[in-house]
Amino acid sequence: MRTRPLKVALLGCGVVGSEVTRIMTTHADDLAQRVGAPVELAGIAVRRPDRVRAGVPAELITTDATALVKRGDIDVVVEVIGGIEPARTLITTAFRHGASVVSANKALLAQDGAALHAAAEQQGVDLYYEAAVAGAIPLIRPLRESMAGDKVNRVLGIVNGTTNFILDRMDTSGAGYSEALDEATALGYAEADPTADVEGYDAAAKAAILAGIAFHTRVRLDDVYREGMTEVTAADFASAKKMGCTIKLLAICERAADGQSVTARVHPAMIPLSHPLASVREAYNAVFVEAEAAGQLMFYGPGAGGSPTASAVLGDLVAVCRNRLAEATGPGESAYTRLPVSPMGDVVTRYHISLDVADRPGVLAQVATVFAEHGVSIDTVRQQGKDGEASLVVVTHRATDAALSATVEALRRLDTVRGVASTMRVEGE
Ligand SMILES: NC(=O)c1ccc[n+]([C@@H]2O[C@H](COP(=O)([O-])OP(=O)(O)OC[C@H]3O[C@@H](n4cnc5c(N)ncnc54)[C@H](O)[C@@H]3O)[C@@H](O)[C@H]2O)c1
Ligand SMILES: N[C@@H](CCO)C(=O)O
Ligand code: NA
Repeated sequence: MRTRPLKVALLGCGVVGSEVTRIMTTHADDLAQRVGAPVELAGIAVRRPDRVRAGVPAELITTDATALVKRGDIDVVVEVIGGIEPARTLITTAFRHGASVVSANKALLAQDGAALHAAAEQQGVDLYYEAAVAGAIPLIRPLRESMAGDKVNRVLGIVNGTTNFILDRMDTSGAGYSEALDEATALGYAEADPTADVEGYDAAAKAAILAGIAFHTRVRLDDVYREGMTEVTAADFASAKKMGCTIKLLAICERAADGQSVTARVHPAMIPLSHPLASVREAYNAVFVEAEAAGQLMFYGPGAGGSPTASAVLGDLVAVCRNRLAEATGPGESAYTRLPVSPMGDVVTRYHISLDVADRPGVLAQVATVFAEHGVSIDTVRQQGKDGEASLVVVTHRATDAALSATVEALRRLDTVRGVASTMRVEGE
């Protein structure tokens, strides 16, 4: 074993960074054996140096992250600050000074992944980010490496722990949205600004990263259709239950049937209770990958939290350290297919539509005509009357999202439709 250590600079010592420090310190001997050289924590950049951090060596703490990444003797920079700046500049500065980078920063990777990969390649260093998608679950590396010989057609799953935690609490214990969000934040699952979680930006960033790797193309955050889960109500859960379903925030990346384009989207959806994703509880994540030769694979595990995320960071750290000892780099960006990303309107899905209508003869026929005029076929209709008013729940067969949303707009314009109480896509059948 080499005696000269590989030096690691840690940027950020919050929920994830403090766990990275703990594991690096307590497992130092094992890490050295696995890498083939000691792995030394050479500096930790923080914003608040006075904060008490149990088990973190005080002499390593600095507030000057820029000076740390410019030292020149750093082999690997671990970026767990989050956000776009200063993380992006620190990472590119680290590359310029010869360091490889391990990051958990999905927001940055989804926005600037291509440029960061190019910068790493130019300097002959690594950029690894297993922790950025689905926490502890190995997903980036399996897609990039284990499945490099197959053709992935679909990636579908739950990739945000915070929202899954909230939806699970709302479904199983009838908890309120804010109460469940506070709990998820206290457990270290939520982003610094939880809007990123509940409005679907975090899941959309992960979808962009997954789609890019799965389909060997470039997909940016802006290419991903996004709806958050803030408007999911107890009434939606009640409606889902009547259909034998629950509600999950899903990320879905698909290659079009003709293979000429891809789509990526994040939105709440009803899924049957019999589907494996329905039983994904708390902050767990689960992702299905469908590939031509392999068939369907399912990846499941803790999707958020300090310790699970640190596990993925440490896995990358060991891989990158091994590469440095071998004077090699791992696989970089693969975007040779250059497939266009189609708009949401082209996606084929099903809708669950809940309408408040007048309870009088001919209303059902009028509603059915609107569906027919848009070429949307109805699967089931359920009507419940109350004092001259009725609630009508329609579940469609598969149609394009453009046709389905045009149907909803036309329904809104009917005099006999008092309102569209909710619209939700149905997936997983
Ligand atoms: N918490 C999770 O479950 C989880 C899971 C996967 C990925 N991530 C990602 O990991 C990263 C970190 O997340 P976290 O939950 O640890 O966040 P956090 O807010 O707990 O930690 C970030 C830390 O970085 C520090 N910081 C900010 N600017 C700094 C600067 N310029 N120099 C030094 N330190 C600075 C902050 O003070 C804070 O302590 C984010 O990119 C997040 O998206 C988090
Ligand atoms: N805030 C993210 C952290 C893991 O990426 C989540 O809840 O999934
Ligand atoms: Na992961």
